[in-house]
Amino acid sequence: MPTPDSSIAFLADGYLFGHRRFLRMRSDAFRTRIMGRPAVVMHGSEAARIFYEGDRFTRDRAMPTSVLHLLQDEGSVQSLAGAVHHHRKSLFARMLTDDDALRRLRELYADEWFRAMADWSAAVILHEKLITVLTRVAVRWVGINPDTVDIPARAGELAGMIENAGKFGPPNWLARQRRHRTERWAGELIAGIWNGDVLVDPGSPLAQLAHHTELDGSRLDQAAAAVELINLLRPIVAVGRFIVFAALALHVWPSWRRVFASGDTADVGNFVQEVRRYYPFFPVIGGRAQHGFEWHGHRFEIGDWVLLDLFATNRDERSWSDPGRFQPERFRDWTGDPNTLIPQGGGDLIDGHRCPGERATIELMEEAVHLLSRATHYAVPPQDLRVSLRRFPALPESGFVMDAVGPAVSRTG
Ligand code: HEM
Repeated sequence: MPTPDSSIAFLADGYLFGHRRFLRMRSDAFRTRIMGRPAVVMHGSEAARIFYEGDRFTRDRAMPTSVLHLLQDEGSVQSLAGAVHHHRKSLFARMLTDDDALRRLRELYADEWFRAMADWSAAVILHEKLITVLTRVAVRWVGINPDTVDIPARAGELAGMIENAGKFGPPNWLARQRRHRTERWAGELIAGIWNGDVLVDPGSPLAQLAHHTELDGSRLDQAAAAVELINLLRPIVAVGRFIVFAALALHVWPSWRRVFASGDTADVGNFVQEVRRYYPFFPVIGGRAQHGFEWHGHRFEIGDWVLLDLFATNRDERSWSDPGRFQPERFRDWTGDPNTLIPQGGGDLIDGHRCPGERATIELMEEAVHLLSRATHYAVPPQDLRVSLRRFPALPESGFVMDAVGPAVSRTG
Protein backbone atom coordinates (compact mmCIF):
# COMPACT_ATOMS: atom_id res chain seq x y z
CA MET A 1 0.00 0.00 0.00
CA PRO A 2 1.44 3.46 -0.87
CA THR A 3 2.38 5.72 2.06
CA PRO A 4 -0.49 8.20 2.66
CA ASP A 5 0.08 11.89 1.89
CA SER A 6 0.50 14.09 5.00
CA SER A 7 0.33 17.57 3.42
CA ILE A 8 -2.99 18.41 5.08
CA ALA A 9 -1.88 16.97 8.43
CA PHE A 10 1.32 19.03 8.17
CA LEU A 11 -0.69 22.24 7.81
CA ALA A 12 -3.18 21.18 10.50
CA ASP A 13 -0.57 20.09 13.07
CA GLY A 14 1.86 22.89 12.16
CA TYR A 15 5.06 22.83 14.18
CA LEU A 16 3.78 19.77 16.09
CA PHE A 17 3.47 17.62 12.95
CA GLY A 18 6.72 15.72 13.54
CA HIS A 19 6.62 15.81 17.34
CA ARG A 20 3.23 14.03 17.50
CA ARG A 21 4.30 11.30 15.11
CA PHE A 22 7.73 10.72 16.71
CA LEU A 23 5.93 10.18 20.04
CA ARG A 24 3.24 7.96 18.55
CA MET A 25 5.70 5.82 16.60
CA ARG A 26 8.39 5.97 19.33
CA SER A 27 10.91 6.61 16.62
CA ASP A 28 13.53 9.14 15.52
CA ALA A 29 12.23 9.11 11.96
CA PHE A 30 9.20 8.15 9.89
CA ARG A 31 8.32 7.88 6.22
CA THR A 32 5.47 9.85 4.72
CA ARG A 33 4.48 11.79 1.59
CA ILE A 34 4.31 15.56 1.41
CA MET A 35 2.81 17.20 -1.66
CA GLY A 36 2.77 13.74 -3.21
CA ARG A 37 6.52 13.29 -2.74
CA PRO A 38 7.95 10.53 -0.50
CA ALA A 39 9.84 12.01 2.46
CA VAL A 40 11.58 10.89 5.64
CA VAL A 41 10.99 13.21 8.59
CA MET A 42 13.58 12.92 11.39
CA HIS A 43 14.63 14.66 14.60
CA GLY A 44 17.08 14.62 17.49
CA SER A 45 20.77 15.44 17.84
CA GLU A 46 21.87 12.22 16.11
CA ALA A 47 19.59 12.96 13.16
CA ALA A 48 20.92 16.55 13.01
CA ARG A 49 24.49 15.24 12.99
CA ILE A 50 23.73 12.88 10.10
CA PHE A 51 21.86 15.63 8.25
CA TYR A 52 24.49 18.35 8.66
CA GLU A 53 27.82 16.55 8.85
CA GLY A 54 29.64 14.50 6.22
CA ASP A 55 28.12 16.12 3.12
CA ARG A 56 25.34 13.52 2.92
CA PHE A 57 22.61 15.95 1.82
CA THR A 58 22.25 18.60 -0.87
CA ARG A 59 19.74 21.45 -0.77
CA ASP A 60 19.18 21.06 -4.52
CA ARG A 61 15.42 20.54 -5.09
CA ALA A 62 14.98 20.01 -1.36
CA MET A 63 12.48 22.81 -0.67
CA PRO A 64 9.27 23.77 -2.49
CA THR A 65 9.92 26.62 -4.97
CA SER A 66 7.39 28.75 -3.07
CA VAL A 67 9.78 28.71 -0.07
CA LEU A 68 13.05 28.73 -2.03
CA HIS A 69 12.27 31.79 -4.13
CA LEU A 70 11.34 33.91 -1.14
CA LEU A 71 14.24 32.84 1.06
CA GLN A 72 17.70 31.76 -0.08
CA ASP A 73 16.89 31.48 -3.83
CA GLU A 74 18.72 29.89 -6.75
CA GLY A 75 22.42 30.71 -7.08
CA SER A 76 22.73 31.47 -3.36
CA VAL A 77 25.29 29.95 -0.97
CA GLN A 78 22.63 27.53 0.27
CA SER A 79 22.08 26.13 -3.23
CA LEU A 80 25.79 25.27 -3.62
CA ALA A 81 27.60 22.06 -2.64
CA GLY A 82 31.15 20.82 -2.05
CA ALA A 83 34.18 23.07 -2.61
CA VAL A 84 32.15 25.83 -4.30
CA HIS A 85 29.85 26.01 -1.27
CA HIS A 86 32.80 25.97 1.10
CA HIS A 87 34.42 28.91 -0.71
CA ARG A 88 31.25 31.06 -0.85
CA LYS A 89 30.45 30.14 2.76
CA SER A 90 33.86 31.43 3.90
CA LEU A 91 32.83 34.87 2.62
CA PHE A 92 29.70 34.80 4.81
CA ALA A 93 31.70 33.50 7.77
CA ARG A 94 34.23 36.34 7.38
CA MET A 95 31.54 39.01 7.19
CA LEU A 96 29.45 37.62 10.03
CA THR A 97 31.93 36.44 12.65
CA ASP A 98 34.24 39.45 12.73
CA ASP A 99 34.15 40.91 16.28
CA ASP A 100 34.24 44.54 15.12
CA ALA A 101 31.48 43.96 12.57
CA LEU A 102 29.31 42.33 15.26
CA ARG A 103 29.98 45.15 17.73
CA ARG A 104 28.92 47.61 15.03
CA LEU A 105 25.75 45.66 14.41
CA ARG A 106 24.79 45.97 18.08
CA GLU A 107 25.60 49.67 18.15
CA LEU A 108 23.53 50.31 15.04
CA TYR A 109 20.61 48.44 16.58
CA ALA A 110 20.74 50.56 19.76
CA ASP A 111 21.06 53.72 17.69
CA GLU A 112 18.08 52.88 15.48
CA TRP A 113 16.02 51.74 18.49
CA PHE A 114 16.37 55.13 20.20
CA ARG A 115 15.85 56.97 16.91
CA ALA A 116 12.59 55.12 16.25
CA MET A 117 11.38 55.35 19.85
CA ALA A 118 11.49 59.16 19.70
CA ASP A 119 8.40 59.03 17.40
CA TRP A 120 6.35 56.52 19.39
CA SER A 121 3.80 58.74 21.11
CA ALA A 122 0.94 56.21 21.10
CA ALA A 123 0.82 52.43 21.49
CA VAL A 124 3.00 50.56 18.99
CA ILE A 125 3.14 47.01 17.62
CA LEU A 126 6.69 45.91 18.32
CA HIS A 127 6.89 43.47 15.40
CA GLU A 128 5.85 46.18 12.90
CA LYS A 129 8.27 48.75 14.30
CA LEU A 130 11.15 46.29 14.28
CA ILE A 131 10.75 45.73 10.54
CA THR A 132 11.75 49.34 9.84
CA VAL A 133 14.31 49.51 12.65
CA LEU A 134 16.07 46.35 11.44
CA THR A 135 15.88 47.29 7.75
CA ARG A 136 17.74 50.51 8.59
CA VAL A 137 20.22 48.52 10.73
CA ALA A 138 20.80 46.01 7.93
CA VAL A 139 21.23 48.66 5.24
CA ARG A 140 23.67 50.67 7.38
CA TRP A 141 25.56 47.56 8.50
CA VAL A 142 26.24 46.32 4.98
CA GLY A 143 27.57 49.79 4.12
CA ILE A 144 24.73 51.70 2.42
CA ASN A 145 23.68 55.22 3.39
CA PRO A 146 19.99 54.78 4.43
CA ASP A 147 19.15 58.26 3.08
CA THR A 148 19.75 56.88 -0.43
CA VAL A 149 17.30 54.00 0.07
CA ASP A 150 13.49 53.86 -0.07
CA ILE A 151 13.34 52.29 3.40
CA PRO A 152 9.54 51.73 3.60
CA ALA A 153 9.59 49.93 0.21
CA ARG A 154 12.60 47.75 1.04
CA ALA A 155 11.28 47.04 4.58
CA GLY A 156 7.93 45.90 3.16
CA GLU A 157 9.57 43.66 0.56
CA LEU A 158 12.02 42.04 3.01
CA ALA A 159 9.34 41.44 5.65
CA GLY A 160 7.02 40.06 2.94
CA MET A 161 9.62 37.44 1.98
CA ILE A 162 9.71 36.13 5.56
CA GLU A 163 5.98 36.38 6.25
CA ASN A 164 4.92 34.62 3.04
CA ALA A 165 7.58 31.90 2.67
CA GLY A 166 5.30 29.45 4.51
CA LYS A 167 2.20 30.37 2.50
CA PHE A 168 0.91 29.04 -0.81
CA GLY A 169 -1.04 30.69 -3.65
CA PRO A 170 -1.66 34.44 -4.15
CA PRO A 171 0.08 35.85 -1.02
CA ASN A 172 3.21 33.88 -1.94
CA TRP A 173 3.07 34.91 -5.62
CA LEU A 174 2.62 38.57 -4.68
CA ALA A 175 5.59 38.48 -2.31
CA ARG A 176 7.69 36.90 -5.09
CA GLN A 177 6.68 39.68 -7.48
CA ARG A 178 7.64 42.28 -4.88
CA ARG A 179 10.94 40.49 -4.34
CA HIS A 180 11.83 41.17 -8.00
CA ARG A 181 11.95 44.88 -7.09
CA THR A 182 14.43 44.16 -4.28
CA GLU A 183 16.51 42.09 -6.69
CA ARG A 184 16.52 44.91 -9.25
CA TRP A 185 17.55 47.44 -6.60
CA ALA A 186 20.29 45.15 -5.22
CA GLY A 187 21.57 44.36 -8.73
CA GLU A 188 21.79 48.06 -9.65
CA LEU A 189 23.66 48.77 -6.43
CA ILE A 190 26.23 46.06 -7.22
CA ALA A 191 26.61 47.36 -10.80
CA GLY A 192 27.02 50.89 -9.39
CA ILE A 193 29.91 49.71 -7.18
CA TRP A 194 31.58 48.01 -10.13
CA ASN A 195 31.36 51.05 -12.39
CA GLY A 196 32.31 53.53 -9.64
CA ASP A 197 28.94 55.33 -9.43
CA VAL A 198 28.33 54.02 -5.90
CA LEU A 199 31.09 54.54 -3.35
CA VAL A 200 31.30 52.14 -0.40
CA ASP A 201 33.74 51.65 2.45
CA PRO A 202 36.19 49.00 1.11
CA GLY A 203 35.95 46.98 4.35
CA SER A 204 32.13 46.94 4.41
CA PRO A 205 30.18 43.69 3.84
CA LEU A 206 28.76 45.18 0.63
CA ALA A 207 32.23 45.88 -0.81
CA GLN A 208 33.41 42.39 0.23
CA LEU A 209 30.44 40.88 -1.55
CA ALA A 210 30.75 43.01 -4.70
CA HIS A 211 34.45 42.16 -5.06
CA HIS A 212 34.25 38.51 -4.01
CA THR A 213 35.80 36.11 -6.50
CA GLU A 214 34.68 32.54 -7.11
CA LEU A 215 37.06 29.56 -6.93
CA ASP A 216 37.98 30.02 -10.61
CA GLY A 217 38.96 33.67 -9.98
CA SER A 218 35.89 35.16 -11.69
CA ARG A 219 33.79 37.83 -10.01
CA LEU A 220 30.33 36.85 -8.69
CA ASP A 221 27.80 37.63 -11.42
CA GLN A 222 25.35 40.44 -10.81
CA ALA A 223 22.33 38.23 -10.13
CA ALA A 224 24.24 36.05 -7.63
CA ALA A 225 25.69 39.10 -5.85
CA ALA A 226 22.19 40.62 -5.62
CA VAL A 227 20.78 37.38 -4.17
CA GLU A 228 23.58 37.23 -1.58
CA LEU A 229 23.06 40.88 -0.63
CA ILE A 230 19.41 40.04 0.02
CA ASN A 231 20.68 37.04 2.02
CA LEU A 232 22.36 39.50 4.38
CA LEU A 233 19.50 42.00 4.61
CA ARG A 234 16.42 39.74 4.85
CA PRO A 235 17.60 37.57 7.77
CA ILE A 236 18.63 40.61 9.82
CA VAL A 237 15.00 41.77 9.49
CA ALA A 238 13.89 38.22 10.39
CA VAL A 239 15.67 38.49 13.75
CA GLY A 240 12.82 40.87 14.69
CA ARG A 241 10.62 37.81 15.22
CA PHE A 242 13.04 36.40 17.80
CA ILE A 243 13.21 39.85 19.44
CA VAL A 244 9.40 39.85 19.72
CA PHE A 245 9.62 36.43 21.38
CA ALA A 246 12.28 37.77 23.75
CA ALA A 247 9.93 40.66 24.66
CA LEU A 248 7.13 38.13 25.16
CA ALA A 249 9.33 36.01 27.45
CA LEU A 250 10.32 39.08 29.50
CA HIS A 251 6.60 39.80 29.90
CA VAL A 252 5.49 36.24 30.69
CA TRP A 253 8.39 35.65 33.13
CA PRO A 254 8.80 39.18 34.58
CA SER A 255 11.31 38.03 37.20
CA TRP A 256 13.89 37.91 34.39
CA ARG A 257 13.08 41.47 33.38
CA ARG A 258 13.56 42.54 37.01
CA VAL A 259 16.86 40.65 37.34
CA PHE A 260 18.27 42.26 34.17
CA ALA A 261 16.86 45.69 35.11
CA SER A 262 18.71 45.46 38.44
CA GLY A 263 22.01 45.30 36.57
CA ASP A 264 22.51 41.55 37.03
CA THR A 265 22.99 40.65 33.36
CA ALA A 266 24.96 37.41 33.83
CA ASP A 267 22.12 35.32 32.37
CA VAL A 268 21.23 37.53 29.38
CA GLY A 269 23.10 35.15 27.03
CA ASN A 270 21.35 32.12 28.56
CA PHE A 271 17.98 33.86 28.31
CA VAL A 272 18.55 34.52 24.59
CA GLN A 273 19.57 30.90 23.96
CA GLU A 274 16.41 29.71 25.71
CA VAL A 275 14.26 32.04 23.57
CA ARG A 276 15.89 30.54 20.45
CA ARG A 277 15.29 26.99 21.76
CA TYR A 278 11.77 27.42 23.13
CA TYR A 279 9.99 29.55 20.51
CA PRO A 280 9.22 28.32 16.98
CA PHE A 281 10.84 29.68 13.83
CA PHE A 282 11.69 27.41 10.87
CA PRO A 283 9.81 24.13 11.41
CA VAL A 284 11.98 21.91 9.19
CA ILE A 285 14.89 22.03 6.73
CA GLY A 286 14.89 19.83 3.63
CA GLY A 287 17.78 17.93 2.06
CA ARG A 288 18.21 15.27 -0.65
CA ALA A 289 20.60 12.34 -0.09
CA GLN A 290 23.76 12.65 -2.21
CA HIS A 291 24.62 8.96 -1.78
CA GLY A 292 23.12 5.84 -0.23
CA PHE A 293 23.65 5.07 3.47
CA GLU A 294 22.05 3.37 6.50
CA TRP A 295 21.10 5.11 9.70
CA HIS A 296 19.26 3.55 12.68
CA GLY A 297 17.72 0.86 10.49
CA HIS A 298 16.60 3.36 7.81
CA ARG A 299 18.00 2.92 4.33
CA PHE A 300 18.56 6.17 2.37
CA GLU A 301 19.03 6.02 -1.41
CA ILE A 302 20.46 8.75 -3.65
CA GLY A 303 17.83 11.47 -4.17
CA ASP A 304 15.73 10.56 -1.08
CA TRP A 305 14.04 13.61 0.38
CA VAL A 306 14.58 14.18 4.09
CA LEU A 307 13.09 16.81 6.37
CA LEU A 308 14.98 17.52 9.58
CA ASP A 309 12.55 18.72 12.23
CA LEU A 310 14.26 21.71 13.90
CA PHE A 311 11.42 22.45 16.31
CA ALA A 312 11.16 18.87 17.60
CA THR A 313 14.96 18.70 18.02
CA ASN A 314 14.97 21.88 20.12
CA ARG A 315 12.35 20.25 22.31
CA ASP A 316 13.75 16.71 22.35
CA GLU A 317 13.72 15.40 25.92
CA ARG A 318 16.83 13.28 25.31
CA SER A 319 18.77 16.57 25.04
CA TRP A 320 16.63 18.91 27.17
CA SER A 321 15.08 18.03 30.52
CA ASP A 322 11.48 19.25 30.82
CA PRO A 323 11.72 20.76 27.29
CA GLY A 324 8.30 22.45 27.44
CA ARG A 325 9.47 24.70 30.31
CA PHE A 326 11.12 28.06 29.65
CA GLN A 327 14.28 27.79 31.74
CA PRO A 328 17.29 29.94 30.79
CA GLU A 329 19.32 28.46 33.69
CA ARG A 330 19.63 25.21 31.70
CA PHE A 331 22.25 26.95 29.55
CA ARG A 332 24.53 27.70 32.51
CA ASP A 333 26.06 24.25 32.18
CA TRP A 334 25.19 23.44 28.56
CA THR A 335 27.82 21.36 26.77
CA GLY A 336 27.43 23.38 23.56
CA ASP A 337 26.73 20.29 21.40
CA PRO A 338 26.17 21.88 17.94
CA ASN A 339 23.40 19.41 17.10
CA THR A 340 21.05 19.86 20.05
CA LEU A 341 20.11 23.56 19.76
CA ILE A 342 19.37 23.93 16.05
CA PRO A 343 16.95 26.81 15.33
CA GLN A 344 19.59 27.97 12.82
CA GLY A 345 20.77 24.55 11.70
CA GLY A 346 23.34 22.10 13.10
CA GLY A 347 26.83 20.85 12.33
CA ASP A 348 29.75 23.06 11.42
CA LEU A 349 29.54 26.63 10.17
CA ILE A 350 32.05 26.32 7.32
CA ASP A 351 31.78 22.68 6.25
CA GLY A 352 28.00 22.47 6.29
CA HIS A 353 24.91 24.63 5.85
CA ARG A 354 24.71 25.88 9.45
CA CYS A 355 23.52 29.49 9.54
CA PRO A 356 26.46 31.92 9.36
CA GLY A 357 24.25 34.59 10.98
CA GLU A 358 23.89 32.80 14.32
CA ARG A 359 26.28 35.03 16.24
CA ALA A 360 24.78 38.13 14.64
CA THR A 361 21.32 36.92 15.70
CA ILE A 362 22.47 36.32 19.26
CA GLU A 363 24.20 39.73 19.46
CA LEU A 364 21.08 41.54 18.20
CA MET A 365 18.86 39.62 20.62
CA GLU A 366 21.15 40.30 23.58
CA GLU A 367 21.19 43.99 22.75
CA ALA A 368 17.39 43.93 22.41
CA VAL A 369 16.99 42.26 25.83
CA HIS A 370 19.34 44.82 27.33
CA LEU A 371 17.42 47.72 25.75
CA LEU A 372 14.00 46.32 26.71
CA SER A 373 14.86 45.51 30.31
CA ARG A 374 17.24 48.33 31.20
CA ALA A 375 17.03 51.24 28.81
CA THR A 376 13.36 51.39 27.78
CA HIS A 377 10.28 52.16 29.79
CA TYR A 378 7.07 50.54 28.50
CA ALA A 379 3.78 48.99 29.52
CA VAL A 380 2.15 45.92 28.00
CA PRO A 381 -1.62 46.52 27.65
CA PRO A 382 -4.13 43.62 27.48
CA GLN A 383 -3.88 41.91 24.08
CA ASP A 384 -3.90 38.51 22.40
CA LEU A 385 -0.43 37.12 23.07
CA ARG A 386 -1.22 33.55 22.02
CA VAL A 387 1.29 31.97 19.65
CA SER A 388 -0.37 29.66 17.15
CA LEU A 389 1.77 26.64 16.30
CA ARG A 390 -0.16 26.30 13.04
CA ARG A 391 1.16 29.50 11.51
CA PHE A 392 4.52 29.49 9.68
CA PRO A 393 6.50 31.48 10.76
CA ALA A 394 4.99 31.89 14.21
CA LEU A 395 4.41 35.17 16.06
CA PRO A 396 2.20 36.30 18.96
CA GLU A 397 -1.23 37.16 17.51
CA SER A 398 -1.01 40.84 18.50
CA GLY A 399 2.57 41.29 17.30
CA PHE A 400 3.30 42.48 20.88
CA VAL A 401 1.72 45.85 21.60
CA MET A 402 3.68 48.22 23.85
CA ASP A 403 2.31 51.38 25.40
CA ALA A 404 3.85 54.49 26.98
CA VAL A 405 7.22 53.67 25.41
CA GLY A 406 10.18 55.91 26.17
CA PRO A 407 13.78 55.86 27.30
CA ALA A 408 14.28 54.69 30.89
CA VAL A 409 15.90 57.24 33.20
CA SER A 410 19.43 56.05 32.44
CA ARG A 411 20.44 55.10 28.89
CA THR A 412 23.80 53.75 29.80
CA GLY A 413 23.23 51.84 33.09
C1 HEM B 1 15.96 34.81 12.77
C2 HEM B 1 17.20 34.44 12.73
C3 HEM B 1 17.66 33.35 11.80
C4 HEM B 1 17.17 32.08 11.64
C5 HEM B 1 16.00 31.42 12.37
C6 HEM B 1 18.00 31.44 10.64
C7 HEM B 1 17.87 30.11 10.23
C8 HEM B 1 18.72 29.47 9.36
C9 HEM B 1 18.75 28.06 9.10
C10 HEM B 1 17.85 27.01 9.76
C11 HEM B 1 19.71 27.82 8.17
C12 HEM B 1 20.20 26.46 7.67
C13 HEM B 1 19.62 26.14 6.32
C14 HEM B 1 20.06 24.77 5.82
O1 HEM B 1 20.40 23.88 6.59
O2 HEM B 1 20.04 24.59 4.61
C15 HEM B 1 20.26 29.10 7.81
C16 HEM B 1 21.21 29.30 6.83
C17 HEM B 1 21.63 30.55 6.43
N1 HEM B 1 21.42 31.74 7.09
FE1 HEM B 1 20.29 32.02 8.71
N2 HEM B 1 18.93 32.33 10.19
C18 HEM B 1 18.77 33.51 10.88
C19 HEM B 1 19.55 34.63 10.79
C20 HEM B 1 20.49 34.84 9.82
C21 HEM B 1 21.25 36.04 9.66
C22 HEM B 1 21.20 37.23 10.64
C23 HEM B 1 21.96 35.90 8.51
C24 HEM B 1 22.90 36.87 7.83
C25 HEM B 1 22.94 38.16 8.10
C26 HEM B 1 21.67 34.59 7.95
C27 HEM B 1 22.16 34.07 6.76
C28 HEM B 1 22.06 32.74 6.39
C29 HEM B 1 22.70 32.16 5.21
C30 HEM B 1 23.50 32.94 4.16
C31 HEM B 1 22.44 30.79 5.24
C32 HEM B 1 22.86 29.73 4.21
C33 HEM B 1 24.09 28.99 4.74
C34 HEM B 1 24.51 27.80 3.91
O3 HEM B 1 23.69 27.24 3.15
O4 HEM B 1 25.67 27.39 4.02
N3 HEM B 1 20.77 33.98 8.78
N4 HEM B 1 19.67 30.09 8.56
